[in-house]
Amino acid sequence: MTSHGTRTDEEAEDLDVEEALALVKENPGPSGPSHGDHDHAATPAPATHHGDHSHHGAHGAHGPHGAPHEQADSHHRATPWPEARATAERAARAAVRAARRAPLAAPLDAALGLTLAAPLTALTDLPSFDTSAMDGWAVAGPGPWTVRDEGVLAGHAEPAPLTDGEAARIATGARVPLDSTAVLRTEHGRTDGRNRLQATRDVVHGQDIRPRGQECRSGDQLLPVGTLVTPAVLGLAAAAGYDSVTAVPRPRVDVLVLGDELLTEGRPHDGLIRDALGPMLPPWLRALGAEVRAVRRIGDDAEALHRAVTTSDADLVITTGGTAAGPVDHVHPVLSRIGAELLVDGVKVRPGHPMLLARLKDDQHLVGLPGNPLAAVSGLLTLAEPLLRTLAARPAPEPYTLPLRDAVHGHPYDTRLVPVVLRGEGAVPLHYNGPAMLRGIAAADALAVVPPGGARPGQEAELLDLPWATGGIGVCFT
Ligand SMILES: Nc1nc2c(c(=O)[nH]1)N[C@H]1C(S)=C(S)[C@@H](COP(=O)(O)OP(=O)(O)OC[C@H]3O[C@@H](n4cnc5c(N)ncnc54)[C@H](O)[C@@H]3O)O[C@H]1N2
Ligand code: MOO
Repeated sequence: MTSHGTRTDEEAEDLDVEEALALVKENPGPSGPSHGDHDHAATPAPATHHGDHSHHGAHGAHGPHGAPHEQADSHHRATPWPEARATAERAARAAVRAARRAPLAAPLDAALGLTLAAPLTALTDLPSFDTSAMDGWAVAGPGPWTVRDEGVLAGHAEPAPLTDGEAARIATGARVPLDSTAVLRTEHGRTDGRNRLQATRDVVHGQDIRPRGQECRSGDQLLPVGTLVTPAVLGLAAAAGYDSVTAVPRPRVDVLVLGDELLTEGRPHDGLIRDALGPMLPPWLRALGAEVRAVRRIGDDAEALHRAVTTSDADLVITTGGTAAGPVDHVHPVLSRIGAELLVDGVKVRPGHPMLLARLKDDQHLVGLPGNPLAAVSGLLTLAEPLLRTLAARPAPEPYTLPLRDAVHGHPYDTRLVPVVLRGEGAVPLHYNGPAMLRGIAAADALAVVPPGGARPGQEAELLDLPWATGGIGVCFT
């Protein structure tokens, strides 16, 4: 939860999404202190290289497909990793300006994970009546008191006022009778057989009465625009009288899964493999704030891809596979056919360097994730996360670093994202981190950002939390 300053009711009244975005704390920059520290580039790559299979195509120079000069060109075009994230965020800001999607009234049971587009202003005093904080007796004046026959329960009819010297049994949360001077807890009073109540310790005026308006007055601002709706926010909104909250709409995402080799059930056979991305991406995207509308399997069919992209009205189209230069890699040709503008065409990151970001329309983008599953995760966190976060007006996570327990082999020029588990005060790199592997990430708490040249044991690395490992809203997978 982040506070983003306060606004008055009048200012908030016709607040649109763009303004909501402007109030969300500026991203301090996707790279943390450890990234872009050029000293790292000069660090010799540590010798240990457990289970690291990321050298597949690592230098981008002479792959099995494509002429060497094409590969050299594509490496030249590749965007540095921090810049790619910043470009994705900028693209989303421009899309928000272009689309001006109206804030929505989200019922409380559908609002988790959204961002407030209007301040949460109390619709009532809280508490809305003088309330007993304890089970015991409401008393008037100094004791001893005569206990009246009728007690007061929470949610029941308004009790008659007390007269001086009178007491009434009262339950926690019940309305305190008018002219009560205190509530005496059950354990601090004694009654005799004739309904006479005696305090067993001093009674302070007003004790254990929660006066009306103690927490807020009707009209007070409880939370500013830009606040992430957490379970606690839902509770507060309900307490303050809301049935729905005014929120930034979720960005809509269509997922297009490419590849003729993909099976949707059973074991891999005859050169066919299971689609790992169809099941993985939708819940992950939802954790990033998106509404996933369609997951479509397109095969390696350029026409079908063209049709799916041009008929989508999602804010973001995500494709998987087909980003490289192979004979059935249709993403680039389709983008150029429809005149899309490539904002990012390759990123200096391993795995995932063929990832791309294109502008389809002023308010519609496409993120092309590479087909290798860990490369797809890399693209998801590099391009889709900043884009969706900005469209959803969520605050950027605070960058943080931890020391790496072990050395991590580096790429000579590119950033590496390496699955790690967080143990004590440090991050332990996991071994199964090859681009086609999910074994490491499935056991991981975070991805470590390893600068070009690698990292020594004990070296601080920026960490990207995974939604299920953070204590944040991501765990809710709304
Ligand atoms: N000549 C070159 N070839 C390749 C390069 C290169 O630079 N030059 N880069 C390699 C890298 S790195 C990656 S990553 C991949 C990216 O490939 P694509 O995005 O075109 O993806 P595909 O070729 O369609 O698939 C790659 C790989 O991933 C498997 N795959 C695809 N979709 C899924 C899915 N939904 N679930 C599980 N696995 C999937 C697919 O079967 C392939 O094995 O290109 C390299 N080639
Ligand atoms: O190294 Mo690729 O970008 O397999 O991910």
